[in-house]
Amino acid sequence: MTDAEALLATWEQKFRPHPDGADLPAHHNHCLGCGPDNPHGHRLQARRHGDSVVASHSFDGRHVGAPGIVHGGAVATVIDDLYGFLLYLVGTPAVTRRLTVDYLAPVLIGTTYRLEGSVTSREGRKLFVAASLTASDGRSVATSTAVFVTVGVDHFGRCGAPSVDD
Ligand SMILES: CCCCCCCCCCCC(=O)SCCNC(=O)CCNC(=O)[C@H](O)C(C)(C)COP(=O)(O)OP(=O)(O)OC[C@H]1O[C@@H](n2cnc3c(N)ncnc32)[C@H](O)[C@@H]1OP(=O)(O)O
Repeated sequence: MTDAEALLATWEQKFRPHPDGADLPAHHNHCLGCGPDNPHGHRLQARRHGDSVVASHSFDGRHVGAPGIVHGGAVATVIDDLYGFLLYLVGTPAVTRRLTVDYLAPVLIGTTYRLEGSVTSREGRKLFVAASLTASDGRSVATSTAVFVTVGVDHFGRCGAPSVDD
């Protein structure tokens, strides 16, 4: 089995039922959003919360844009990755076709936020999803919607990808 085939096999195993409250597995160890072995990554950890996924997350100095404020692209990365965890609950791989983020207030370095994402509707191959980033006082600092399009696991194999170890 090639490295790519081994990685795709681990992904297939992740699309199984996860109990409510369960921590969800990283997409792979080097994923920019959640991989524990990516030195540039966000190491997002998400869990199932009913039909949603939730995470508690803080950004660090690697993610700064304007002084003290998290770069908008970093916020979008983490939200996009949160949606990637939602796919485990949906039970099918999919890829981001469209991602929007409304930045409602500065996201601050070193501050913990709550992320929550859920599927709002499904039409054929399209998954319409939404997410929010909320401060500890309940203020919403960013909201997002996205369209994911379901693909077979072979999509990732065709992309040639995984030059990673799992
Ligand atoms: C294994 C575990 C991994 C799990 C994932 C783990 C990693 C998670 C990480 C976060 C997620 C990512 O970063 S994912 C990586 C970034 N994204 C990508 O690389 C995607 C690049 N784009 C593509 O590969 C392609 O465009 C696809 C596969 C998305 C779609 O191509 P296609 O298969 O030719 O499909 P296409 O006909 O164009 O569109 C499909 C349907 O969507 C509709 N559609 C298209 N665009 C839109 C849109 N903006 N808004 C509404 N609807 C739209 C079309 O009208 C059509 O509807 P209808 O006519 O069928 O009704």
